[in-house]
Amino acid sequence: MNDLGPPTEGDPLDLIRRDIDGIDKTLLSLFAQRLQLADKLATTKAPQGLPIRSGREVAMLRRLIAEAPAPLERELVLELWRALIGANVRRQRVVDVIVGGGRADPTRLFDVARRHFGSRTRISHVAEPQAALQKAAENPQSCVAVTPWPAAPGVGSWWPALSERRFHDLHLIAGLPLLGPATEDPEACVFAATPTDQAGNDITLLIAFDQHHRAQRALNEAGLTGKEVARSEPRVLLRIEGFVAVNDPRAGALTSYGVEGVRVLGSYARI
Ligand SMILES: O=C(O)C(=O)C[C@]1(C(=O)O)C=C[C@@H](O)C=C1
Repeated sequence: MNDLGPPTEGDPLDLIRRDIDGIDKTLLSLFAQRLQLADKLATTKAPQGLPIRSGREVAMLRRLIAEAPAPLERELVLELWRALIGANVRRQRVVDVIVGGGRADPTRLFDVARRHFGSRTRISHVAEPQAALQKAAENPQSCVAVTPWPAAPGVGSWWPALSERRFHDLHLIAGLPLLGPATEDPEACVFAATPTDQAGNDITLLIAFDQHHRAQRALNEAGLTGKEVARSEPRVLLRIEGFVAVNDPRAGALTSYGVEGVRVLGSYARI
């Protein structure tokens, strides 16, 4: 059968395509309605600051994946909604993404960022994670930084820079890719000058000065479940189960057990 000619009356191919056209029309109208809500969100949310709410994104994507009927696979749900979320964010505010580092495989890091932020987001690459963080710190309302996962092998020991004063307004807001087992480290971090919001089953990262190796005991004493994931004397990077807010008294309590300069970097959750 030649399916390239003009459609004929009752042609089964033509009937299927008409169904597709009808569905596309409905989708177009729904996509437009979803995007119109971005305008309402933009005026309801705080006027300053980034429109990204990673916790809300993760909670929503988890629900959508759980509810998706067959034959929709979770990867497709994620891909479609990342595009919708990206469009929604863009309508609220144009956000630039700066990918920094990824020595062993910078294209992989770029790819992870592209999949998350969508094909129309402006993404640039700088050689070092600190340079990406610097851009995000200098442009708190319009820039986010994507860095390699700090404890990953072969990425260089860049993470101690996170205890520097110039980065104190930046928070870890996501671990990428979103899809992945909670027990496995993500490949990349997203840092932004916006508070981390909770999604459920979150993981928090803390940085501290721990020259006497008291961190593990201090965590136990403060009632936090966690462990050391990287060390660059005297700094230590700690991974905590659950959400710990920047001003959580449990983080502050670590100082009374001999760990100094504790900073909650932020949290992430996976799908
Ligand atoms: O819920 C919001 O605050 C939105 O801006 C909407 C939306 C979405 O498209 O669903 C977009 C960006 C946020 O990161 C989270 C969700």
